[in-house]
Amino acid sequence: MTVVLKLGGSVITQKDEPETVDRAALSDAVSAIAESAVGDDIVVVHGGGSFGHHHAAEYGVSTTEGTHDGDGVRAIHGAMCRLNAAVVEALTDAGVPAVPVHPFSAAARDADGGLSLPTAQVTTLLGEGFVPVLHGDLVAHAGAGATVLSGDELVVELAPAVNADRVGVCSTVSGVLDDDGTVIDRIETFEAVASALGESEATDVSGGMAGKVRALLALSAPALVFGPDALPAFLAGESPGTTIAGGDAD
Ligand SMILES: Nc1ncnc2c1ncn2[C@@H]1O[C@H](COP(=O)(O)OP(=O)(O)OP(=O)(O)O)[C@@H](O)[C@H]1O
Ligand SMILES: C=C(C)CCOP(=O)(O)O
Repeated sequence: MTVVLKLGGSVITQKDEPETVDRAALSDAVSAIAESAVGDDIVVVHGGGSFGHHHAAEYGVSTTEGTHDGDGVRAIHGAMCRLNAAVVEALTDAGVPAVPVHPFSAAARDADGGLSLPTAQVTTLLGEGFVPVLHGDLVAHAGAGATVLSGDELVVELAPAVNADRVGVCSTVSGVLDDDGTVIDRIETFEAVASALGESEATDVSGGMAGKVRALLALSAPALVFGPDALPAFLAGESPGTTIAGGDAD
């Protein structure tokens, strides 16, 4: 069984404190991964939290607004590499054979925003017993310089590439919430939930929950959105939180 898991940046960092890892939350997430029966058949993606989003907001960069400022590119990508190093180190310390994979070095968007992301390095690393750890990043964007590539977009690209059986997105909320704050069990179309979906409460240049749901609906396999407490259950094969099923699959 192959799993693609995104750890939300808002989970593993203190999102309102620039470049601050939430050590307790990262340690809990890492323990859940290290102790699960999934073993090394997992690709981990993490988001930006207070590493990527603050710098991206400072330079006015989002998934659609690009920059040609080299200082901005180095600041945003550099911060994401520092967070990635912290995640890889925590996983390594817990006995997980984690290795870093940096999307900025490999991916590109065309002038229409179409993403091309090579994945042979990820599938090969996985086959060789490593746990690839990717992260939200910047991406070269024809006509726009460099734009933000969200971890959610990476999940959508990676899941079919590695033939994922299960796709999980661990965020700070226990699922996608309806207008009354109740976790929605299943989402099949964006329109059905659009009114309840907002941006992130913290600085976030990739669209918060609305961006996440829109991205995950593009997957043919169902994806689960759940909170940190439910990570062990997800890794044990349960289906906590909200199931986002935009494709043909159940
Ligand atoms: N209807 C909704 N249901 C759940 N969360 C919502 C909803 N509308 C807005 N949100 C916000 O979306 C946030 C989740 O999106 P966010 O992009 O911050 O998560 P993340 O992926 O964990 O972090 P990051 O983008 O840094 O990786 C929630 O913390 C909440 O503030
Ligand atoms: C802000 C940057 C650079 C990464 C965004 O990734 P996300 O937190 O998964 O949306």
